Amino acid sequence: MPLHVLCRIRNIGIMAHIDAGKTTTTERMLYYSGYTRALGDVDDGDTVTDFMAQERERGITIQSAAVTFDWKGYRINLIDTPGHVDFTVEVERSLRVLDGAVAVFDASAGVEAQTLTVWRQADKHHIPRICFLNKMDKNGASFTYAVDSIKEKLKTKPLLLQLPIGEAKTFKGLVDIVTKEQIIWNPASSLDDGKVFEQKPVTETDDPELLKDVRDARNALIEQVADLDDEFAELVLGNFSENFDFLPADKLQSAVRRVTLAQKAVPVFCGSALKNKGVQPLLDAVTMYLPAPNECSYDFLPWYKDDLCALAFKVLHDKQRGPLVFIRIYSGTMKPQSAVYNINKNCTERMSRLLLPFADQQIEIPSLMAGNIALTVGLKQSATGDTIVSSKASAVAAARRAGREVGRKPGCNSEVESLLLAGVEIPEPVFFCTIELSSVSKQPDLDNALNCLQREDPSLKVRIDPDTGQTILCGMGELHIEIIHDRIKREYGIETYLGPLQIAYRETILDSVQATDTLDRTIGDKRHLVTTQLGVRPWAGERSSVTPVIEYADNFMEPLQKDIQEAIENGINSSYLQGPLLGFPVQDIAVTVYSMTMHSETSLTMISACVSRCMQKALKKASKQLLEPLMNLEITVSEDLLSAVLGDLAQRRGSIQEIQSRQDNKVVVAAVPLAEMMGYSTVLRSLTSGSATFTLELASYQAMNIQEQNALLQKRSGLVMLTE
Ligand SMILES: Nc1nc2c(ncn2[C@@H]2O[C@H](COP(=O)(O)OP(=O)(O)OP(=O)(O)O)[C@@H](O)[C@H]2O)c(=O)[nH]1
Repeated sequence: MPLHVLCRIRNIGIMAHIDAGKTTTTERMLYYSGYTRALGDVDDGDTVTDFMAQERERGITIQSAAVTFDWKGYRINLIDTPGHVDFTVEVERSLRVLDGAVAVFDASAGVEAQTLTVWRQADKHHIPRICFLNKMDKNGASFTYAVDSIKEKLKTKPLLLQLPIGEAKTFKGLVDIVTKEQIIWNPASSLDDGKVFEQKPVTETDDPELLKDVRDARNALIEQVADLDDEFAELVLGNFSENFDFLPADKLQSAVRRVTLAQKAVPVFCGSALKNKGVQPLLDAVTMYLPAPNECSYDFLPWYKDDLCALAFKVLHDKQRGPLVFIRIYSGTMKPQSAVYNINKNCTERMSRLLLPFADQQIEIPSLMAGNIALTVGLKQSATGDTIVSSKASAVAAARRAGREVGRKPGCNSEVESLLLAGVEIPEPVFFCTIELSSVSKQPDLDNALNCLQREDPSLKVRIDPDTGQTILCGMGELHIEIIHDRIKREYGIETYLGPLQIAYRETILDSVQATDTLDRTIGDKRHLVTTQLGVRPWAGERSSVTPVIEYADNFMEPLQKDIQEAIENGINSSYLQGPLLGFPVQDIAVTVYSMTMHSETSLTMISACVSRCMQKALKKASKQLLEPLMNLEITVSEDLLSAVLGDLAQRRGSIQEIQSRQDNKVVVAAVPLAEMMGYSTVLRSLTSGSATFTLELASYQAMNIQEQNALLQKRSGLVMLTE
């Protein structure tokens, strides 16, 4: 793609605490750029980006939607990010595909908890940011307070590029510190949609006081930027040390851009999206200070040269067109009516159409080049997080280049695969519950709905309880499962009931045992007779795994026919999913199949059934152990609140691994059983007045001690008795 075009693309996200106004801000952006003709209002539930029914009703953004629009010759691809901690995967997923972000704040509240979490995630992904202090019209709005809170809580250097004119009820416009121009929105405009505003230099005669404030702010800004950028410091000291007034605006803008891209500071802007003030200058700031795709570096780009490499970052289901897959193209060109290769699924798929998601319309396009975001129609296998390339050969070539590349850096070999796939790491779901239908006849519809939902959201897993045949939903948290439940009803029209939310435990065995089983059944005129002997033992391999290691005794049924081997392994695989203690999957076991004799008419299904029964017998005989999910917990907290947080962790069977210092904050790295973390966000919020944030991810499964195990078994058997 020609560089001059690439330079004019901005892939940006809007991130914020719930209710800070990111949806309203997005709507205004679409309106001013001409993509919507009416102003959407979150409170009336008619916005473009919050399109899922629950979002409209609850007024929160759940799924990130991508929207494309043009602003003054720039193509802006805007990815909305959700604000709830249960949707961290959504946030991480969108952070991967964007190059810069706008953090939206409520100017009366300053930095709030969720902004902290997303801010830290953006730090992790090295995403340059600008800040927008929204709601300047609101009672209690304070520019100074919000800026101080950004400085203190986000430990960053805010660069004030604007000052508000008025605050709360008196808010009417702003001053651009760089150009020393004031922008006043015209209250006399008949429509009052904010399209009309007056822009003129601040002058001594008009407003000497304002001019003084602007000069002071500009001088402070210049000094601040000079401290962060040597090139600019040289320029300032060389030519303008006597009087900063003569320093050209474009020189200051370029320096602010450099420090923003280097993430040394964040420019701050202000306005009121709801009252239609400040959004156009914010759009200018997006194009001016946030990076173009060619200014971001990606490890994997050289591996693909100019071949196609794209990441599927979102899947939506459209009743007419089937799955719509949002993709970000990193290199090469994508064309409709072409075959593409999905590395994760190891399959070739045909894409029928390529669309740009312009506001609520999708526009068909003949091709799209690197740096862009688009919607594809026709990809039936691709799911969120998959890497898409032009062909298998291209993937192989890229892998070869990656091997060479990584080979040069010792110790990176094991990462080749994950880097090549460039996907989003999906944490293991740790919560589950049953989902039931009021009428069995709807089961195929429910299966279809769950299939679609899983492709959209890889953090949702669905399984069937082999005993009861019940469908089980596994997810990341309570809200996550609740939203899925809601969507099944609204989008697929299926009424379902959820069982109580439970933790996903695992089981294992502590000793080696053997078992023999015979199945003898006559169906019609066929006799199915099979006897098998197998042994199970604890597997102390490197990685804990729910897939058992399967071995065959020497001389076992030589030559072993492929279909029989498959039947045996199906039998084994179906049985370890349900452990003997509480029916949780069994992990870290090895199975040896010693012998099998059978009547010639025995079907493969019967072989599987016999092996499965024999496995269950063996597992029952062994000494058993329950394993519980152990979570990696990372809490970022200010030093003065550290002891309160540590005191609380001690009561949660938490083991502190490390306490790091990050700027003025402390980062506590600990391992805590999930069972102790229920409702932790509320506890942490009240312990630290909402100033601390945490992330939680599955570390491993660890053995429970005998008292805890017994307590759990008792509780569960109590439950069984109660429900029976
Ligand atoms: N006073 C005032 N209210 C605003 C402004 N912008 C948004 N709001 C209101 O704040 C509430 C939340 O706005 P949204 O745009 O839905 O905020 P959001 O950040 O998208 O919220 P989530 O999607 O829930 O994360 C709504 O009632 C808006 O009308 C503003 O500039 N001033």
